[in-house]
Amino acid sequence: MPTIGVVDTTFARFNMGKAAIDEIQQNMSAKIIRRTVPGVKDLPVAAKKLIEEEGCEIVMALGMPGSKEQDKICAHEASTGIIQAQLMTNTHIIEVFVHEDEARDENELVFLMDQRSREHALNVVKMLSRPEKMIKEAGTGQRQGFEDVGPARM
Ligand SMILES: Cc1nc2c(=O)[nH]c(=O)nc-2n(C[C@H](O)[C@H](O)[C@H](O)CO)c1C
Repeated sequence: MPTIGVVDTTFARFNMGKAAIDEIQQNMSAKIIRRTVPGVKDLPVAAKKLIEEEGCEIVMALGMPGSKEQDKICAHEASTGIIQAQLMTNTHIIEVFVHEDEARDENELVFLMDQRSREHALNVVKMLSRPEKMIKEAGTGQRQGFEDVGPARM
């Protein structure tokens, strides 16, 4: 049984970790270790610790960058840290960010945060247990949250 790490934030306006865990549990048997940190910049080290200290084979890092300029800078720094943690540990950390201003209103924000968390959880399930399914989806214009855009046509 694989061990999956899930780390989310208190800054986010929706319980992304709960949605991701619910989706994983509906689709595979796994040991799930969850952590919650204040904000996105705290995700990289939390994910690295889940890999190195708890033996997680893959980690989901979920967060919500706010709509202000300093939030966007913060999100970029967090992303860079997450990539660095992946390279340091040779392990996938699936970044699941929903930018607050992607949504038109609070209803859409909740929908998007739930849906993106769940769809990336399904990606994690596929990456761990059915990598051939990911290969089948190569180039198909998948999007997590909003509708898939589909493949480009000539
Ligand atoms: C400006 C800012 N913006 C965000 C954000 O948009 N989303 C988020 O999750 N966290 C933000 N934070 C908090 C930092 O990520 C971090 O939690 C603190 O700097 C403490 O390390 C900060 C400081």
